[in-house]
Amino acid sequence: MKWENPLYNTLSWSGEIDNRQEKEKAAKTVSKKVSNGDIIGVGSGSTSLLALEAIGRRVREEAMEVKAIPTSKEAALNCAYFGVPTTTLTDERPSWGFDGADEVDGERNLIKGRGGALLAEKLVMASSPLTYILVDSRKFVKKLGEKSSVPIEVDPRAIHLVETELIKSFHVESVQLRMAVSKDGPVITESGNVIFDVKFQNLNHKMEYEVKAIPGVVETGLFLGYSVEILTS
Ligand SMILES: O=C[C@H](O)[C@H](O)[C@H](O)COP(=O)(O)O
Repeated sequence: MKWENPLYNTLSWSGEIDNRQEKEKAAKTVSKKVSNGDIIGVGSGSTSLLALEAIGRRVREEAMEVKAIPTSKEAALNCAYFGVPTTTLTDERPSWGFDGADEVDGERNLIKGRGGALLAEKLVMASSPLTYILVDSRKFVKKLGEKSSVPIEVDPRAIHLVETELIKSFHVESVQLRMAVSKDGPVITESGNVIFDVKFQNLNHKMEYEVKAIPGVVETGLFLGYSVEILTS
């Protein structure tokens, strides 16, 4: 039976995808990992979109039974668009997952959260025995924080408290409240929080715990020590 897409024109990624060819190769590789019956954690962002497209194609062509646990409304919409049924982390645990990243170091530690989905992405990754991280060559760094700021998700009531503590207790180059592009005011995450993009002078792993100890910090974009395998082109 021909699969009919009920969501024409609603694909959530509207912009150009940079380094598309490299991302497509990693996406194709991860699509081959899918087996019948899998429950797959689905990351957010452009690389995850390409991976989901490749997985959706296999699922439809081979009539596979898989379910996805999306990490954002963006990912959920894309699952619907590509015809991959979804479930939730409350109902089921992932067999494995895939996601993109903003930076990857030599020990497979990551910075994530450019797209604001860091909280759900970390919950799904921490619940999954293995996550494939799909990255193009520009994402590799010698030391985390080399290129990217670290996104920190914060309860909006703690906005002044957290900003003050970050400046007082850490060597920071900049602390910027992430502003919305097509809406006035700050980005509000899917959990109703705001995001600070923080450029640390000398990022180290202890900061994950030190930053999270500030009341009002919900999550950070440092993904350290998770069970991940890096897939690149
Ligand atoms: O919140 C966004 C996510 O952490 C993305 O997975 C990350 O920013 C990578 O995105 P992209 O695959 O578009 O480079």
